[in-house]
Amino acid sequence: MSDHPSTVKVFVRVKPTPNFAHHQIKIGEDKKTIDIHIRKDDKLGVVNNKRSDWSFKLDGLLHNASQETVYDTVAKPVVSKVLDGYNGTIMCYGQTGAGKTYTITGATENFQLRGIIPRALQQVFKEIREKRDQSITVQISYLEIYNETLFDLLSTMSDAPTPDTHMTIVDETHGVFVKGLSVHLVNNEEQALNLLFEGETNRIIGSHVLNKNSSRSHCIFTIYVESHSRVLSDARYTVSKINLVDLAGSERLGKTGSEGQILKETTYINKSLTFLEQTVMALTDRSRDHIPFRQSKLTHALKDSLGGNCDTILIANIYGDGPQLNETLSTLRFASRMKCVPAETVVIEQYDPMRVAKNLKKEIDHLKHELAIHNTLANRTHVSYEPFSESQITEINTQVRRYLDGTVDEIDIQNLRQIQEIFSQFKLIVSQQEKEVEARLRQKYTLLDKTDSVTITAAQKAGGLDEDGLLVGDVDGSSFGIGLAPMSSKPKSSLSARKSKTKKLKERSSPLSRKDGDPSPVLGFELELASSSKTNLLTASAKDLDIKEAAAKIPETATLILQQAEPEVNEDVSRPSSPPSKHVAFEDFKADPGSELNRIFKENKAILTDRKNKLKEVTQRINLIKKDIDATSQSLNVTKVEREKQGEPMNKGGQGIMTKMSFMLIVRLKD
Ligand SMILES: Nc1ncnc2c1ncn2[C@@H]1O[C@H](COP(=O)(O)OP(=O)(O)OP(=O)(O)O)[C@@H](O)[C@H]1O
Repeated sequence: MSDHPSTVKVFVRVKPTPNFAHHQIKIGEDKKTIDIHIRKDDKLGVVNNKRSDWSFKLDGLLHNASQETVYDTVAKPVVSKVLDGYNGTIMCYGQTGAGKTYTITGATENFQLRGIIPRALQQVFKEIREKRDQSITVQISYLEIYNETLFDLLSTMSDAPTPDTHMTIVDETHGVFVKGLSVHLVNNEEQALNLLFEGETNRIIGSHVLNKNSSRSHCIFTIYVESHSRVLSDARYTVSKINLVDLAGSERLGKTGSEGQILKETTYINKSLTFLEQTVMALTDRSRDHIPFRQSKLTHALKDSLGGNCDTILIANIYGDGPQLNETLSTLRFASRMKCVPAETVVIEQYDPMRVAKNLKKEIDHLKHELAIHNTLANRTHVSYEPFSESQITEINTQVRRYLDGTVDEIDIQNLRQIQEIFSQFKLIVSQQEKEVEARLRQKYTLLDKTDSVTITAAQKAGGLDEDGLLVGDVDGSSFGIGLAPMSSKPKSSLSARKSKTKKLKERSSPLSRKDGDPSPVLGFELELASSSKTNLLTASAKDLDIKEAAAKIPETATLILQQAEPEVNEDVSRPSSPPSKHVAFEDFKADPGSELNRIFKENKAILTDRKNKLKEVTQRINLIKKDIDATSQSLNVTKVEREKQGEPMNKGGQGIMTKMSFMLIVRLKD
């Protein structure tokens, strides 16, 4: 195998011929180099007519090699690795008739001449029999790409989906798969070979000048392997595949004399092989972000088989005959490019969820036993770790309520599950209390939507709310002066005002902040309820609010702000009857929330006016200069015409002399 395990491996197989071109094709003694020499007078239409010698270094040269030797050298190690969870691809590339199908599938008439696919199937099932500790399943699919259309060569099998199922190539995290392509489970070599023969008979064959039975399509025979350990506690398993690819001939159009349907086929083949070549070029350039796999069906289908996490092997099939040298050279060029494509394989292990669950259950049982022993030793035999029943949950809820109202000082902790249940009962009680408080407040007050600026502005204008959006007024017209509920009257844990709000609360409730002469205080407050999606303003509609009680019930997430009343209060304050007009609303907006925007807008307007004035000045100046230039040019022209009339003065050397006037005008023009 290759000394460079990190790239695609490339082998060259030479088709045996009695007319081997010894003078033009030299195979190195190391069986890893091949030199091509084309004499300039060969007239083969070689692309670069300046060059006549080429040397290619490969991973191996198979000259006069038997089918068995080819398989053992090229395919055996890759097939073996597939059974260990690695992906593999063996691909035959070359001119029509050079031996691609012979190499991949082999000759059907003679068992000794069978190719890589039947031998691979034989090896797979032989190794499965040997791997007694693994439970391995094998599946097979056979895809054909003909004129950029996908065909399922096994669609005629009874277990295949309907033959006209539309197929598409789909990209997935771990590679590509062909949606709609039938995949068949096989239990032994015979079943697998039957699928191969079924696919072969379905292959599209086209007649051709160079090879009467030349296959005109790309074919991908895939063996999928899924391997699970027979040890049930081992949840890991591997899924891998090997693609055995028989590409269509890479010959040129002109040489094969194709026409009609064959011409169309050849055009498609050439196109897809050109795209394959472009993709290979892109893959060799490690700095490339984008590889154009989707250019053709072939490159898209081979996306996860061209290097990357795949043991990719290219077999370049060539003729040994002199007249085919031009195509041979082209095949070898492609092969040497392919050799630069990086390929770094790793096994992608997956986990069987059923086995993982089983293992975890076993582990839990084991730990439960351990815990039971531990509790017995610690004299805690009554402790249970099972999920709580309804009655046990009700009992915990009662305990928490008792703890909250002070009937018990502490709750006896038993285990983690019980602690979690205590917390969830705390949460439940708090949310119930929040709802109760909200319901009670809703009974007594009308809620204003805090985001409804129009209504709030109207309420503010009417004097019902101050600029911070707090209610300042008694809806009944008669003040209710209950003052501020002392903080000590609320349980600390149940009321936690946010810093800013608390500050506001202090300022507003302080007797020092009340102006002399203010009427008796009325109540206004803002309540933010954590449970409601919008923050609401509560406006008082009754004067008999027991604020202490309400405050005591307000959960931590709620904020209560009490405020002294402003003097001007009227009955309609809390419920503005209709929103203000657009103009009034806009003026209000400019006066308060939009004042900063208004200021910036005015400043920008002043800057713009200033710039416009400057622009005007500059434009005027430019116009004056332009006029001056025009006048100077005109004078210069007049001077020139006069000089021409009078005859141009010359110096002794016969060169023209410029007049002082002209000189002055030119200097001015330059200025
Ligand atoms: N190494 C070889 N030894 C003996 N016969 C060979 C060898 N290679 C190819 N042949 C014979 O050459 C003929 C053409 O080979 P094959 O069909 O494999 O070519 P191909 O490259 O697959 O052509 P196409 O591109 O048209 O599919 C076949 O009859 C095949 O048996």
